[in-house]
Amino acid sequence: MAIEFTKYHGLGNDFILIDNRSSSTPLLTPEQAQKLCDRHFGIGADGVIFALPGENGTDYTMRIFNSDGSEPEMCGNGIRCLAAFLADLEGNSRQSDQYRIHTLAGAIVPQLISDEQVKVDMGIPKLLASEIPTTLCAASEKVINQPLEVAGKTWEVTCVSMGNPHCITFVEDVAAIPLDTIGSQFEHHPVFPQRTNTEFIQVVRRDYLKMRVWERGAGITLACGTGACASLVAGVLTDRCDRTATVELPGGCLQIEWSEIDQHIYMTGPATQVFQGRYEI
Ligand SMILES: N[C@@H](CCC[C@H](N)C(=O)O)C(=O)O
Repeated sequence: MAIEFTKYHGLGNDFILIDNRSSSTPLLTPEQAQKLCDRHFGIGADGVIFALPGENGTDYTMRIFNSDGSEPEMCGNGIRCLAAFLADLEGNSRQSDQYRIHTLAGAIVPQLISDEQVKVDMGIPKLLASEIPTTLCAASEKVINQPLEVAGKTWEVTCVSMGNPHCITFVEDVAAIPLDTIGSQFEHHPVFPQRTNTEFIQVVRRDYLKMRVWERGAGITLACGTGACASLVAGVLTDRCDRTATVELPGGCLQIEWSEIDQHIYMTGPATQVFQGRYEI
């Protein structure tokens, strides 16, 4: 069997997009997606995204498999790529299209605001321990500046769910963090029953954060949209940053706003097509 795909990236967080509009079941299994993501034996990507028919009154549904085959609830960079993919599939100009997308984290609304930029209404962040989920504190409490033992050190972490779990640590210098050795220990820590994405943040100014990320199911990536949103929320909760800030990632910058009006998070950043192809499964 052969499958048509288009490769996109959002700040170097890269995805294989599949046109799945004719069926509500992903055209690939998690194991096949894992093979496609392999950077040596496959196409190479951080995840595979399927554009399926809408559910619950939405225009489309997004399903995504991480490069390890696990299925996350949401993906911020991925949903910008999906919006660009849908506009390209529909032959629309990228000036003003807006889609309501069903995800496992609820309805998310990306809007194409120019040829390159997509602004996404990411919804309201969840803050209670039971919603992350984590056992770091009581189920009905917020997880703010909690001590967590990892790799023989106590880290002060704040946890936020953007539909998917994030564990955020503020540090003096993100470049000094040995992400390749400690990232996986955070991800698999027993206090996170569904594993976690892990962000390290350096506050450059109240409106400018530097971030490095270890993603659940993908490891070190060049950018993470939900992670940037969760990190801004953690910065506001701990009074380290403003409600609007630039988040600089290894792959480039995202603009994040936590609206005081509707409490939704708005993320703006690029979505770029790389190439199209056909893959023999
Ligand atoms: N890169 C994504 C997040 C993808 C999902 C994540 N690995 C998880 O398992 O939660 C983003 O841009 O948000």
